[in-house]
Amino acid sequence: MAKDAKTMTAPVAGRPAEPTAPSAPKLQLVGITKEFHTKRGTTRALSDINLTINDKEFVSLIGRSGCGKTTLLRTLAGLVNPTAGEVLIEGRSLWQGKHVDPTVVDQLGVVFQEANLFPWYSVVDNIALPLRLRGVKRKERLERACELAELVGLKGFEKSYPRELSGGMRQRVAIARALSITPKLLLMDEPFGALDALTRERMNIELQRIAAATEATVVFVTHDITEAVFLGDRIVHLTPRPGRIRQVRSVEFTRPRGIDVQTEPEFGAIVRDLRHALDEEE
Ligand SMILES: Nc1ncnc2c1ncn2[C@@H]1O[C@H](COP(=O)(O)OP(=O)(O)OP(=O)(O)O)[C@@H](O)[C@H]1O
Repeated sequence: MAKDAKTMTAPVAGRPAEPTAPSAPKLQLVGITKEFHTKRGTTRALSDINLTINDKEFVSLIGRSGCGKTTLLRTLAGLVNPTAGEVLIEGRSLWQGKHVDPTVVDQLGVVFQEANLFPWYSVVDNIALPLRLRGVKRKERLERACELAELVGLKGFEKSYPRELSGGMRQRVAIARALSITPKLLLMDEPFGALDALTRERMNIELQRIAAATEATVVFVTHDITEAVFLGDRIVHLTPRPGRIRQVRSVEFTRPRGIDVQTEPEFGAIVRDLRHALDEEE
């Protein structure tokens, strides 16, 4: 079972912070196992995953292709029901047998690799959609959508349509849409996987700022080890067949982290260690 990391405080740029008592768990995964049954047989995608994530923590999930990252994230999002185990969000069960508790799932924000925007809706209407579905009045939801457009760096593009935006801008809309309901937990599956390297780097900086501004607790799936270490308070490394937690690594650089942190020897050492661990699985 993964051990929980220390919670950090007292930001002093570039230096490890002092450990403090951990805050209340936001998310608890208890013995999560997932088997897929198909005509070709049974795949055990996840096996006995135990993890506690604290309030405002940013946790990156990494691992080789097929190790179960997406399955785990979709289980947390209420999209894949676990074969065994429990997902607790602020102590409440997400899954009740095969069904999700809608009041729990309603408090989650999810961002996928594709922005999945409605092409016939403007930026603000896309951002405001979850509020509309929850019956929030037009004036209120558009005010909130405009605030979020500004937060994600889309001020001036509120009335634009998705076809008029770059890939990075579309992902900003998807992030703002996920944030519109002020989620208790933000779940992100390779949100920047389709972006070019420079845009991705900029989005990493932006995401850090957005997470801090909204005090979001984030679970972030990525293939990119540098991205995982740059963003994560902890990195959870999953190994495949069946998907298990191999290690949980703390990253003790204080926030906000500038891109220069990537040149720190300790940053390089963490990336190298993780890469070696992944290479060993070849
Ligand atoms: N709906 C499904 N039906 C059957 N098997 C599935 C299904 N979804 C996932 N799997 C299997 O579960 C395992 C984990 O898949 P998953 O997509 O979670 O991995 P991943 O780590 O996200 O991979 P990648 O990095 O390539 O996206 C794989 O062996 C996959 O074939």
